[in-house]
Amino acid sequence: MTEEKIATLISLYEDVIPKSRDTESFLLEILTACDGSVKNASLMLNESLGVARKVDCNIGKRKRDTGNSDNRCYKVQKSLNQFIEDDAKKFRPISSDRRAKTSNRAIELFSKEDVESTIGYVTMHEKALPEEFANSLLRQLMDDLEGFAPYEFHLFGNKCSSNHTSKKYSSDPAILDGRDKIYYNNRRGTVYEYNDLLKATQLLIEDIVNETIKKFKPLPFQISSPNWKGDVVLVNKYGKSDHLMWHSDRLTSIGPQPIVASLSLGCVREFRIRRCYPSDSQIYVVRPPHNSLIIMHAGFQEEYRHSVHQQTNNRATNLHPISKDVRFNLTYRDYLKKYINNAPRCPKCDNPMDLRRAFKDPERRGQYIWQCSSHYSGVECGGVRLADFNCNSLVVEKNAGEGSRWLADDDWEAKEAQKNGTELPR
Ligand SMILES: O=C(O)CCC(=O)C(=O)O
Ligand SMILES: [Fe+2]
Repeated sequence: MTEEKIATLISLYEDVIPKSRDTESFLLEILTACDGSVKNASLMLNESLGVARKVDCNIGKRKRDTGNSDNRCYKVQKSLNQFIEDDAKKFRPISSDRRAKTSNRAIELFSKEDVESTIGYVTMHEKALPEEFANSLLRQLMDDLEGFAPYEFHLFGNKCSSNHTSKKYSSDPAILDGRDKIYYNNRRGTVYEYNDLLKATQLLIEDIVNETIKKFKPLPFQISSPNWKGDVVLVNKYGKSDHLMWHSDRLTSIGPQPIVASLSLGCVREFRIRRCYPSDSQIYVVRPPHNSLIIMHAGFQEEYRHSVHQQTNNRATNLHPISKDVRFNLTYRDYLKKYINNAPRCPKCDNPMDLRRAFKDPERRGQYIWQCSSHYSGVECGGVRLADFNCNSLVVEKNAGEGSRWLADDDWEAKEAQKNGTELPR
């Protein structure tokens, strides 16, 4: 049945999703995120790819949208606020529930104010670095050809690789010499040492982040100012046909409610954001300009997913004077010793475990869990443990309470569903 559903999606999107060994696992992930509904998976793909394909309710039969509209054109709704100069007259979100879907199209957010008032747990900082400094960093990255590699992982037993390349740098001696092992999807890549420019960038980014987080009330598990460090950076390099699938950053080594600072350099690409739930949540588009910083604050990885959208046109106007059609993104994360060194191993198969927060079922939403990472290598053992961040072992010991949980302030659905259940910690 699943194979048939995937075949339906493949045939429906064969001209927009290039067929590769990753296509099936990519579609399987989308299908799983949509609880097996081909119709919802297709709606999600339409939104992501900017097309309007219709799937027949009878699996296997497919029907293309044959209206007059161009099937492949981008369907991005522009935020009305871009046309309104007077701040007082700009539209404010009507509902405090940011989950509410207001358009079937992806909605583009143009200004810092639009981004920050529409998306939770995000701030945007334009001209983040001194201009010449940012340009030098971009030039240096363009010249750095060593060590950028596609990122490989296993999804449901299939080997997949992203089509963009990336390279990890750090200034932490223990990470560099391998005493502190940082994993991403059960895999440790080479970590390169920060050069002078990257070291200086670390300090500038740390200042912006620590100054910004001072202004917000910290969430229960987050790092507070001035302690956030940017001593590990993942540099992502996107050529014109590269993209990055929907995901939330793994919490395993950066802990719950992490702060991730994401610096864009070079060509402007679409950064897309949507709530993790429901599966057809509203998609928003942000186009971070060269030298802008998006801070994904505590709570963002738990509540939202993000992606770098596939670019289908390459207008000359979008080329950057230094990097042409190439975009770099530097994502700074604070890898925490507590999680690097104490993350539990699977009680069933002894593999490392991955930290996640349950969100699908409103009755269980908020609970942090450790899940065996063996499925990335194609073997599923199903090992799970409840997380407890107050315990050295980071897991709930036998009969020792409920573990660590967190719900978003505006998550009325889960609050209602859990009214008669366990008390959440403050
Ligand atoms: O390139 C971007 O803007 C996002 C990169 C990202 O999401 C990641 O490295 O996890
Ligand atoms: Fe990410």
